[in-house]
Amino acid sequence: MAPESVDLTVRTLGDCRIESPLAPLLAETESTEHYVDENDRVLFDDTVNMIAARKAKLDALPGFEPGGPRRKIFFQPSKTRVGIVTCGGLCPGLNDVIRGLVLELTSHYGVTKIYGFRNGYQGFIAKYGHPPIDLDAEAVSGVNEYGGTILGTSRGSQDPYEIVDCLESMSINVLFVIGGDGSMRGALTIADVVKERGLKIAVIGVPKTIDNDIPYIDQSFGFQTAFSKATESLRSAHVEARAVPNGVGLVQVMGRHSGFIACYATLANNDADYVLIPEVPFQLDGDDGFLAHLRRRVRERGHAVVVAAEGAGQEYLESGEPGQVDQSGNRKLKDIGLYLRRRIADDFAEHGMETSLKYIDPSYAIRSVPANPYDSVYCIRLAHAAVHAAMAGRTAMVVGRWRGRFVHVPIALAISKRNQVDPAGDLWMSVLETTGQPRTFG
Ligand SMILES: Nc1ncnc2c1ncn2[C@@H]1O[C@H](COP(=O)(O)OP(=O)(O)OP(=O)(O)O)[C@@H](O)[C@H]1O
Ligand SMILES: O=P(O)(O)OC[C@H]1O[C@](O)(CO)[C@@H](O)[C@@H]1O
Ligand SMILES: [Mg+2]
Repeated sequence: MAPESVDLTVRTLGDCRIESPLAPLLAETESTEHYVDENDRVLFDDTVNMIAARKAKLDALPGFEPGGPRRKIFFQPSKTRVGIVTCGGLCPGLNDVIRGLVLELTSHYGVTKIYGFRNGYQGFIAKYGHPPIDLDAEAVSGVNEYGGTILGTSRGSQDPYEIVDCLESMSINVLFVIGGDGSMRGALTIADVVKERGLKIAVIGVPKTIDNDIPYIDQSFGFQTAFSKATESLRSAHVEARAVPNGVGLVQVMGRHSGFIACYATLANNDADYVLIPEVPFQLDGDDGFLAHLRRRVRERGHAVVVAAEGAGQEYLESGEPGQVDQSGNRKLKDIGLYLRRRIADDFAEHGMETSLKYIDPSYAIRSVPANPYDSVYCIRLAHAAVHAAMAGRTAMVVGRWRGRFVHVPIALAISKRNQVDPAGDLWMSVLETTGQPRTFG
């Protein structure tokens, strides 16, 4: 396959001429197996075949700018005014990121003016009546113990010109946007208006999504907590299914367009027999279809557990009318879990098989919880990387981890496609190995 062509160049507001307060900490840094020096690059490709396919000299190989503190920075910390906003759906770790940003800015850079804009992009628009709040170490003390976001969030579009009017009127120099793909699209439009007006405002994204659907980052924060929480439902479904004759446990988990939560939760407890995800279409009916397969499995083994991502099998639910969308324009999905529950029950009845089907949908319970320790670590490190990037005048970029290293990813790249489970890739192969389900139904 031809190598992907990607533009990894990160926009900057200007030259960095100010000595960073963190410079002494950097005196002995160099590229190691754990760290990448600021003058180095993190290679985009990581296999010999991928690199060979580029047919490029070493210094022409594509690479990301590494995250981390710079010796020289762009903004004078004592004069820097910062804004933070959280947008889109909830995700474990939002409060960890807010706290991480505030503490890094105040304790290490000496920034004193930080505003929290409330309820997503609405917080910049006066008519909504949500004035910003002051953020300092005390305001964020202990907030990481709680799920949700202390700033509130919202969906729905707001005019980027009005948002930049607000930033200008408050003399904000740096804006951190913590949100999903839609929020990052919004952040890019803000950065573009800033550029159009010739302003020097850095716009830095910290991508969040429990669905793990942001590309060019190894994993999004909150995803690990969310799938860990989902494993509790899978465990319950398994216990219920095993306790009765011909028991079927059916679990629906979030995942609009990407089935990562379903796959990882399945691999985590290794009890599911079928995983249905949006990336892999499946046939329900017929001898090789999912329903017949499930019936055979229950007949042979006495029970079965089925995990469905909410975006799976939507083709069975289209009614022919144009789909409904939420305030942000995201397509509202129909309920595949309830549909499967009915179809499985009907199918067993038609074939004269007794069954007891237990349906579990943990829904928001997997994303409204506090981050687990792994995600908390990840959040704080992303927050640090975001502050370092902003103070060094980077803009229109998100922080992420690529091949295990913290990097700067241009927003344009981070919204250029959706991260999805590759049906030909090793994750889906692991799912097939774990469940024993066939590669395709029908
Ligand atoms: N193309 C776009 N241009 C400008 N703003 C956008 C765009 N798409 C979404 N937004 C704005 O970003 C905010 C969040 O978007 P959205 O509701 O889609 O959530 P998200 O950030 O994708 O998070 P989630 O992970 O919950 O989907 C909303 O205020 C929305 O209007
Ligand atoms: O009901 P809300 O808040 O629009 O969010 C639902 C969606 O958000 C997500 O969790 C992504 O954050 C999807 O998996 C889910 O469909
Ligand atoms: Mg989204």
